[in-house]
Amino acid sequence: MSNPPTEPARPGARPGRLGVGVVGAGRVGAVLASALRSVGHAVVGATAVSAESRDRVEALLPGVPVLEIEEVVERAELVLLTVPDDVLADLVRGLAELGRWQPGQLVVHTSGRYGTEVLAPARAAGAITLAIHPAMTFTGTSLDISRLTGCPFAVTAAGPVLPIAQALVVEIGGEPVVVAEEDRPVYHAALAHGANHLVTLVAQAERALRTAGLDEPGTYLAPLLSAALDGAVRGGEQGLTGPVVRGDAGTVEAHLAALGGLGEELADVADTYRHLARATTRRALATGRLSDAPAARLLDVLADGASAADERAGTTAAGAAWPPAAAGGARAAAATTPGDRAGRAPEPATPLEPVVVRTRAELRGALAALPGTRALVMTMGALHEGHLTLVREARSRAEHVVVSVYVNPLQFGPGEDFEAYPRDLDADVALLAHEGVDLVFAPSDDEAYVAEPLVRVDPGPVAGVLEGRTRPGHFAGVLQIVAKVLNLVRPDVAVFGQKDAQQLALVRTLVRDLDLGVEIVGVPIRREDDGLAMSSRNAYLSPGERRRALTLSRALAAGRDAAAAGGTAAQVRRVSEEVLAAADGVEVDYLALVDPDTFLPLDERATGPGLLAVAAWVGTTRLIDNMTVDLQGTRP
Ligand SMILES: Nc1ncnc2c1ncn2[C@@H]1O[C@H](COP(=O)(O)OP(=O)(O)OP(=O)(O)O)[C@@H](O)[C@H]1O
Ligand SMILES: CC(C)(CO)[C@@H](O)C(=O)[O-]
Ligand code: BAL
Repeated sequence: MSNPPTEPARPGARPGRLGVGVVGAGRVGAVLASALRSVGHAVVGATAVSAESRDRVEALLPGVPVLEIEEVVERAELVLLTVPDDVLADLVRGLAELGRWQPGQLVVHTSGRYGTEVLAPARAAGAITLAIHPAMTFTGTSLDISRLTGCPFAVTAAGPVLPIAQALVVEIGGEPVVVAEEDRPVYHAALAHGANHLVTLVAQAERALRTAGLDEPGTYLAPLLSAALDGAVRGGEQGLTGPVVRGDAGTVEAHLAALGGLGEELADVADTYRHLARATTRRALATGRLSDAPAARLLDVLADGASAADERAGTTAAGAAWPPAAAGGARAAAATTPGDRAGRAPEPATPLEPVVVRTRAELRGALAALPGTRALVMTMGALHEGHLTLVREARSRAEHVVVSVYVNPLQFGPGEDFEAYPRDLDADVALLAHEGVDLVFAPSDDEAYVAEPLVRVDPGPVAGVLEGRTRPGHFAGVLQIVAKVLNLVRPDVAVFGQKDAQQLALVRTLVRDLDLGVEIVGVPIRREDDGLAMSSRNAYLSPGERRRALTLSRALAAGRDAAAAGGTAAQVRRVSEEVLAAADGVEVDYLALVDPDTFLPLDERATGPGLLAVAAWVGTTRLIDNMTVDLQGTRP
């Protein structure tokens, strides 16, 4: 092993630079050390047992001496332990027994599985112990350096030294995320399950495609898998498509038969398919994408001898008990109503697909087959739980539910996201099928549906403030289409979300001023668990932006709390503004405290209900949110 002298300090390096020693110059070690070096730290030595590791040191850490472990540890102010998980504990203990750890030395490992307890022997000798784990896969080449920019790193360390771990990650361009010591095993298992098992899954799909005669299965699969991955990461399970979520047990059965016939060599594919389809069914059931009867049929098809009884008897890992408490509930009852749905024969066990119509003529025909009261929900598609809450409200108020899905060009201004707005009618219809929706009106783009109307709705002064100020013409476009769809569908009730509070107020005014004879019902904002208002546009957010987007609801909640504590209108506004101002990467369009009916600003002496509304860009995505506040006017 060569043993050249320690790397000399490079001119221009920052005063706070550290001497970094790398124990285990595998892919991760070499790349992280190279990144630390590029921000001014000195790499004082690396261990490299295999020829590949030595080559890597030469390529990524030129000039860095390859040394024995003990010497690396002796020279380094920061020891980077990038060894396999299974040897980490013994290595740290062994070096402690040899008395190699030094007080004040930074000892950092990059294992996902462990927090800092595995470094306890080093800590006992006075070292500062940190665990950082990049959620990234590395090739061990210089290409990896750019992957560190924006890469999330799990950091675990005792409170007082946590900032050191965070600072190290930030220095090399990563985004630190604190993970508690006890959460590390699950954290790491989740990453391995997602990233590593995905590789196995893709390889299985490729092997099966080859037997179907596709010579380049990877190329064939790539666009579909990229789209599915993107949808899953951005939209979660709501983006699920395919036979399971459609309740198509016949297709799943045919798949199992086809894969089962591929022979011994591909037996693992059929086996994995069965397991994952079962898990998918249970998740679709738990998240309301699938109702009980089709789920039962799927699980029957998917049960192999041994697990059939478990499937029916047990509580699943997803927490969905089988049979579900709601078995035979409202949806099943609706599905068995004789003469239900546009004259179709009842199909007791299948989720009833809504009738989808694309033209005004088809709509008229389908409505004629729906006698009784009807409720309308207007949407622009890319449906989420917020929309489904509206649909459920609609169902509770009328015998039939009609949902419109249309990305209305009249309400988008130049430079807005009309083109980019997410569109997936199949997925929307699949969701609506599970909500008992009768009819979906999705005007096709080629029907000259809204083009150049000569008579236009004038929304009046409320359309000139807040949303209307930033989006001139927006509310004229909204009311034009709302009036048109109300006239076409002629519902008894139309349901709108409070998320678009100004829109809801204007729709009420439209209906009142033009005597449209429909009851307008508002539904409270549906939020994610962390408070973010659900919106189709949330799908545009990167993980970092998704975190920053929380600032909106936090700012509103702070204002609401200030009002509840007796704050004046000005105090409420100030508290919210402070939360917004403290956030990076959130560009506020407006924050306003207004009268919920007139949308005029509230003056200082106002008491009673107010609407605190915000709009902001997070990256390039414009989000809106609002909360009602109750001004007590008790605090001077
Ligand atoms: N989180 C939510 N809670 C309650 N209602 C909602 C929510 N999100 C949307 N709605 C309502 O659903 C209806 C259709 O809205 P739209 O299709 O524009 O959805 P969106 O998610 O608000 O999309 P966007 O990203 O365009 O704001 C509107 O009445 C809207 O107020
Ligand atoms: C009401 C609406 C469907 C009109 O296009 C739209 O503004 C929306 O989705 O809120
Ligand atoms: N949810 C309102 C529709 C729009 O932003 O255009």
